[in-house]
Amino acid sequence: PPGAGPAGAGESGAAVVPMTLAAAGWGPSAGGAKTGSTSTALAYDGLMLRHQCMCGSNSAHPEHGGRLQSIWARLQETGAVHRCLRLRSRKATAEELQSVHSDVYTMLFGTEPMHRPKVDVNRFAELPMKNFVMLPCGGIGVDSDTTWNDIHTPSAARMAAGCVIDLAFKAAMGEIRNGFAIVRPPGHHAEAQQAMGFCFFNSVAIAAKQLRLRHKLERILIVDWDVHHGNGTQQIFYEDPHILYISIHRHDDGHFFPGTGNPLECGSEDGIGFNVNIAWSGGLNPPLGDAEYLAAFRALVMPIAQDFDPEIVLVSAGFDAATGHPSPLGGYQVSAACFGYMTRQLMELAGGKLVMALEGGYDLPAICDASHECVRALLGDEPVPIREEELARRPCQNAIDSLHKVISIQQPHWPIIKRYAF
Ligand SMILES: CN1CCC(CNC(=O)c2cccc(-c3noc(C(F)(F)F)n3)c2)(c2nc(-c3ccccc3)cs2)CC1
Ligand SMILES: [Zn+2]
Ligand SMILES: [Zn+2]
Repeated sequence: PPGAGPAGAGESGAAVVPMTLAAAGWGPSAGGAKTGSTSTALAYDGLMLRHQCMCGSNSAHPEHGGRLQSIWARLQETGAVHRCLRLRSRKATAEELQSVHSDVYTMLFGTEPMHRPKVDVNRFAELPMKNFVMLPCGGIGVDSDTTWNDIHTPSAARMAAGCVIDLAFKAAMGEIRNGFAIVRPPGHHAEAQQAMGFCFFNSVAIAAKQLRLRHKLERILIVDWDVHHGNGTQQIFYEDPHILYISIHRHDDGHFFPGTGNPLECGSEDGIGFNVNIAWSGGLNPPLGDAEYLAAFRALVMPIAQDFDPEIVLVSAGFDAATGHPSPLGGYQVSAACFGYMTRQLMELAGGKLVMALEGGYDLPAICDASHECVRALLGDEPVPIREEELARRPCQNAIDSLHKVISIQQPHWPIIKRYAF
């Protein structure tokens, strides 16, 4: 009827319809959750399940969509999904991807065949990678692990990056308190111009770079507890003092994939001291567990992080250091409770602005337990206690030696850290 105007229209007729959660970019399940800066948001999209080898076999390729489906199902059946906001997911734009990766690389891995613009092929010569390889399974890939699906991989990889970017933006803006991105393919091995280790676009690095460019943040902390070193993330920010990269990873003096991540790698140029590699060595005698990761957090991660005083914390949350990952993949025995504890520790930084992104991990019960404990921590739930014997256990000698080595290397850059009398 005339004059009705939009609901709640003031005399000026301007719509003062309260911003609905939907209009603000939130999905349907947001209604049941707290809103704004007290809420935890989850990012997940079925599009990321379609990235799979043309051979269609999950047994040959452990980095499969079932990883995400299992985690999502666990978060649903535990009720966690309904206590969180659901981010409306979107693919990263070419411009966002190109803030980290080169334009040719972005075109190669970020466009479906139909939309691939004609680019003169000899520009691809710039890329270190010459071509795709035929895999024994009949599929193709960048290497024997990093399988490529010409139709589905570009959109899955762009969706993963888009999810992490938007959670990071909303946390930086205070629209959410924290978030967890249940994403694949993983990203932390992807370098500016090199896909590898199941990774194409470095989602966490792109989100950090976008926070710098679009939100002018000055100090961003990236903590990477995936059992593998994030060679890509390190390379991308190696000269950048605004992004502190702290990685805890199995290194074994370079004999564990990807081989980078030596504690002597501290950054370069203005970035010296803003790259911290907590590199475990000594193989699996004994396998490392909660006691070692708690010691690393107490002696190095938290003192350095507090001194850096980040405005936001991003976590490359791989769970392949968890129990259930045999040696070639991980070989360690970190518990789900310990991942929850490390999450709570990082929540004490940056006013609680914390965004986590799934990287590695493939034992389904293990990554479901760990993801659930991390989301419970983000929601402020009571922690599941770490086992008494782990809390009481002195870290193994190999780990003590590794920590002492990192402390002596990083001490000049971070005087706050001191040699613990282990
Ligand atoms: C068939 N064969 C079976 C053994 C194999 C061993 N993998 C590795 O040694 C390996 C090598 C390079 C990178 C990674 C890796 N793990 O997590 C990540 C990630 F990027 F953080 F996600 N990268 C792992 C497995 N890979 C996984 C795997 C699962 C999930 C994500 C990535 C790898 C399980 S077993 C390689 C494939
Ligand atoms: Zn295959
Ligand atoms: Zn890994």
